[in-house]
Amino acid sequence: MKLQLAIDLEDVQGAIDLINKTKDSIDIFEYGTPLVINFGLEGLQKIRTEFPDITLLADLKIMDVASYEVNQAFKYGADITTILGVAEDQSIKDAVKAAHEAGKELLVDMIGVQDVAKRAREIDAFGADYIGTHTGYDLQALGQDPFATFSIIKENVSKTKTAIAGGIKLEAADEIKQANPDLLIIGGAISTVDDPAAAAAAFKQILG
Ligand SMILES: O=C([C@H](O)CO)[C@H](O)[C@H](O)COP(=O)(O)O
Repeated sequence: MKLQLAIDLEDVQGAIDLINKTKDSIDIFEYGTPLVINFGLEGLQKIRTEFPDITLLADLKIMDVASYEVNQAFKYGADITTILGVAEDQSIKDAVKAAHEAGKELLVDMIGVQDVAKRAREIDAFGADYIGTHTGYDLQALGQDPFATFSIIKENVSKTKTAIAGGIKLEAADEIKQANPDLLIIGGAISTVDDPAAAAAAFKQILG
C-alpha cells in the first residue's frame, strides 16, 4: 500500500514547504486541483524543479481532449495524472494510450459515477493503472465517506490498482486496513493539522 498526500493548498510555496515536512513518509505527492486552478501547470513545474526525484501526480480531473491534456501534465513534470470516470469511453482509452506511450501512469477518479460496479469493470478493461473511489468535499459535508463504494470497486476489478480518497482521517485506521487499497490518498488530515510530519508518519504506520 502506498501513501499519497493530496496538496490542495492555495499557494505553491505552501506546497513546497509541506513536501519538505512530509517527504520521509509520502510515496506520491499530488499537485491538487486547487493548485491547478490557481497556478496551472507552471506551478507543477516549479515543484518538479525543486524536487526532481519525488513521484508527482497532477490532479487534472480530465474530461475531454484527453491525449493533449494528459501529455501536458507529463510535459510539466507529472508522473501520473487523473481523468474522470464519467468521461467518455473514448477519452479514457485515449488517456490510457497517451500515458502508456509516455511511460507514465493514469488514475481514473470515480467521483460522480452512479453505476460504480459496471463502470469499474469497464475501466478495468480499458487498462488504466489506478481506479480511485473518491468522496468529494461536497458529499463529505453531508457526512459521506468512500469505504462502501471502495468495496464495490475492489470486487469489480481484476488488474487495475485501487485507490481511495475523500476525507479519510487517522481515526479510520481499522477501515483503512480492512479496505487494503493499493493507494491511500490523504489531504486535509495531513495538510491542515498542526504537525503534518507526524500525521504523515502515523498514516504510513497504518500501511505497515
Ligand atoms: O481531490 C480532492 C478534492 O476533489 C479537491 O481537489 C482531494 O484531493 C481529495 O478529496 C483528498 O483530500 P481530502 O478529502 O482532504 O483527504
